[in-house]
Amino acid sequence: MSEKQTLSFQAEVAQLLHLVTHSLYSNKEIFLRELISNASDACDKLRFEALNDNALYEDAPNLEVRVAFDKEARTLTITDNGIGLSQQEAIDNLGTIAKSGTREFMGKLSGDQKQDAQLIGQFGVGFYSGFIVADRITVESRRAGLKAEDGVRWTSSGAGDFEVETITRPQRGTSVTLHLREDAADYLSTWKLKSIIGKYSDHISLPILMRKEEWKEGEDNKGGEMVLTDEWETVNQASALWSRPKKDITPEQYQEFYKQISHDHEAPLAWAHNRVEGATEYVQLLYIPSHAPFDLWNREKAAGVKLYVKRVFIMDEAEALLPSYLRFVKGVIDSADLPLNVSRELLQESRDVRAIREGSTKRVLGMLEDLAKQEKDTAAAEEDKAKYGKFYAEFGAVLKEGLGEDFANRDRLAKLLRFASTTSDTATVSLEDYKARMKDGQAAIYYITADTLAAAKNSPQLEIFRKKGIEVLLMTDRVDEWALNYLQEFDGTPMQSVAKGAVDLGTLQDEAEKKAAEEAAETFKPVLEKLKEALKDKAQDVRVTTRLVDSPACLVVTDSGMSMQLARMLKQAGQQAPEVKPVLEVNAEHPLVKKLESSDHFDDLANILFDQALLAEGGLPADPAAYVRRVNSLLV
Ligand SMILES: Nc1ncnc2c1ncn2[C@@H]1O[C@H](COP(=O)(O)OP(=O)(O)OP(=O)(O)O)[C@@H](O)[C@H]1O
Repeated sequence: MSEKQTLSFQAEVAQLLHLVTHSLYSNKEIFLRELISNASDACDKLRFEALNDNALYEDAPNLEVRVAFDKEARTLTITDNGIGLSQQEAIDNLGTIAKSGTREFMGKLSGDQKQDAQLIGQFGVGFYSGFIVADRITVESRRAGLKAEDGVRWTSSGAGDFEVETITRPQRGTSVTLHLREDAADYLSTWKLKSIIGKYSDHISLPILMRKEEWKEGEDNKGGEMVLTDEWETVNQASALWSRPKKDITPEQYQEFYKQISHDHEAPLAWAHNRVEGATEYVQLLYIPSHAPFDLWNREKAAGVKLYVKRVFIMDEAEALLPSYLRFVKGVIDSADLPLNVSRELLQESRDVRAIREGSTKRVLGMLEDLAKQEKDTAAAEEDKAKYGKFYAEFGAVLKEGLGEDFANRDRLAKLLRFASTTSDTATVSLEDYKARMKDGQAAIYYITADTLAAAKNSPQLEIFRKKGIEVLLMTDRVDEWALNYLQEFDGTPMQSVAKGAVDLGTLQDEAEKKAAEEAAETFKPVLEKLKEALKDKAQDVRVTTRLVDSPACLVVTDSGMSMQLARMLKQAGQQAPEVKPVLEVNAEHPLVKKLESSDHFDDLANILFDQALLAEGGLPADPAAYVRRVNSLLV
């Protein structure tokens, strides 16, 4: 390519550009953070590629970023000597949105959301943020390893298209020149740029250089001014934040670093920074975000932890470093032991990685336990007390996946769980709280699963528990059913679904009640037999129960059976679910049930009883039309 070519942006880029320039206007200065971050990434990439090919360093082994401006021309230039771009890479990377997640996300945003700077910020608007302050951007670059004549110039005014042409560029790396808009001229100031770099880019591990300024007296006693010299000075700390001693890092710096790596505008709820020594040595800096990203439920989604080896960036999204149920954690792990050329496949098998994973998991659980402790600490500030609740509302359901995924930490995880219950509509009841409130003689932790809180609360199965004042946990997360399979007991007390098996309230039921129930069952026997016969295709069994107070009937499954709720969920998800034949339990004291014996419509009533029990727990009759017909035949 020698001719100038004009190419169009991918449609999504044009869209993103529009969003960026219209939504991020209130926080313009972030463009510098984004461009410096790209420059630093480009240097990381060079260092990484050079591990296998030292010649890529050419004659410039010291990686750095330079920020310079020209007041007259009203330009600001960010230069790095990193990996650079080939012509094709410039076309591909600066004309499209490479990250498929971002592209997909953009498509999903509604009109209103598109104005939401926070949402957009999650994606790191990256290079295109330059257009917040510039009406034209020129990128000149040469990829490491290519000849000087194979440089590229890319220019665009951020409208529909961009131009590319071949240039000769002796020095490796990339210069991004922003032709600033008139109203962005205040960025042409050493002081201003230094303060932005200090705020956002201090921790970048490369030196960021700017030309030194000097005071120059004015001639003929006219006022003097600061003028630029030819000498360059480093204006950031230039050491990776996590490699500094904890005591030298302020909370603001930790928070700023978090925002940088997570693209999150909100401060994190907590963080932990540790140097782990021993058989495996590493530094961990892990954060718990205060809100969930839009794609939290995608288990394939990128993990949030970056891997470094001895301060050299190795990879983003190293999923081997934390179990999947902690995929919301963001941060950095810097290992002293792993080889620099470690691959994703190798990570899976490495003993060091296993140690890091175990250590980091423990650390995250520790952070969560601390937050949970604060919740109950009367001396804690209101804001701190609220943190665990905030965490749980965002990530509680993901944490539950850990019950099935991380057996070694199951007990610690179980203590971190919170549920709604018959005493609390919000998920604030811990299993420990529940146990502390158990009635004398109560032998199990009772729970019910349902699609919604209302369905759970109004379930007929709860009637006897309500009457006896026994608390029942109400579970409405989709993951509950699955997770509960892995939590058979808590601290020695079995977990018991109130929709499974016969209720045995043990010593909570007095002798008179038990006796009355047995007698009722005896006199009711002939009706039971008829019911079993009438419902033999639907119900595995029919029996008299004491768990109902106001309702005529309910459905339960046997102790070992799959719950109806789980079977429904599997079906909805298009998976094969075994046919669950429930047990119909009837309340022999209920007028409708009493009426059965003498009714001419026994068969209809029996079926209605069954279908209504199904409806009451959020299911649907297998043949809804038949149900309607039966009810109507009784109504007329
Ligand atoms: N200074 C640079 N040197 C080399 N390549 C660059 C440079 N700046 C940008 N690029 C290339 O352009 C691509 C797009 O950059 P952009 O900032 O839009 O997204 P990103 O850096 O991939 O994402 P994010 O900003 O969210 O980390 C980068 O992935 C990189 O390949």
